[in-house]
Amino acid sequence: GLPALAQTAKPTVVIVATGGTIAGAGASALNSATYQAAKVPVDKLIAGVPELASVANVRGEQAFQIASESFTNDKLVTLGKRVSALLKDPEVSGVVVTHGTDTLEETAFFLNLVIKSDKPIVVVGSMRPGSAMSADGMLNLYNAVVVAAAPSAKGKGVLITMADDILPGRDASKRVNIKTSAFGSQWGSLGMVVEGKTFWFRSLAKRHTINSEFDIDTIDALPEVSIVYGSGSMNMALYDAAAAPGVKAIINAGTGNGSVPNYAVDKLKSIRDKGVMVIRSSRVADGIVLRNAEQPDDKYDWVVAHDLNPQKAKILAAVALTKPQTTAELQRIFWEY
Ligand SMILES: NC(=O)C[C@H](N)C(=O)O
Repeated sequence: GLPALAQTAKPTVVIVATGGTIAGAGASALNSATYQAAKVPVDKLIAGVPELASVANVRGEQAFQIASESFTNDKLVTLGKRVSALLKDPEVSGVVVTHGTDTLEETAFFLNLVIKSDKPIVVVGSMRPGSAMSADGMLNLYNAVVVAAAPSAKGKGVLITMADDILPGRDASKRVNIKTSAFGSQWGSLGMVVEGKTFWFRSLAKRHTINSEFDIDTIDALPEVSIVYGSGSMNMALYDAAAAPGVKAIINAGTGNGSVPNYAVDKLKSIRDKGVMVIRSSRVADGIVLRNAEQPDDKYDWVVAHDLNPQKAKILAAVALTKPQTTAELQRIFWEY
């Protein structure tokens, strides 16, 4: 065995497990899509990848055991506070969060906005349960621990390791279902992990973690934000439900460049008049929504989500609106993060 000094010199990485398919189990090796998520406890996940021990001193914590479609704002806040506390421990070099892939993009962006640490935070999932042929969770988890233990990953914002890529938690999203290459960003990946080594090619230009004005240690709840999905022939009652009392913002997942039907404009104006923020995003996965293009945002006092998809915009709006914000301040936040 290694001398004791070499053992203790290894970085310590904590795996905070929340469930998902990476902790899933199916009836047979053929069940790649039909299985139960959130079954396998974190210690068993770690034991399933003995190679982790050569990368870091790894220990696990079971935060939740849920499929990620069942994540709530309360769970985000609980998880964020725990990750923040772990990273304050000088013994901890980095944190890995195992997570279902369905809302992994929301959690990764949330942590990217609110954790005041430059230590690596890696969110990871899998598309196939560990019981399936060509299960992807083992390698994704191994890569996550490699990145969380890597000094080169410091200060890069919250990262996602899926299918060999190192992706930015800010703008990577689930773009393909079923397939293991599920995650991508229109701005590309930041790098790759191959055979336990990290290779970096880009960095994030937006504010995050240590340079964020938001801090999970001062956030105890997130306000409610609704998304209304744009289409032809929209039902205006959806807007009324979306703007129910207590809702602080509506993300309009508009068509095209965040366009709004002529018969919906007065509805959205009246919602804004009631004090609810109106934020124009798009149902189109890529591109950016420009201010005062398609709709006169200055005149209506609306905000544009820039390149953020509706679910990312929902997270940023919820975090931003934990503090009072004018429309101009909220728009500034959407440019900067
Ligand atoms: N691949 C997955 O993890 C999907 C699962 N429904 C989840 O998000 O928990």
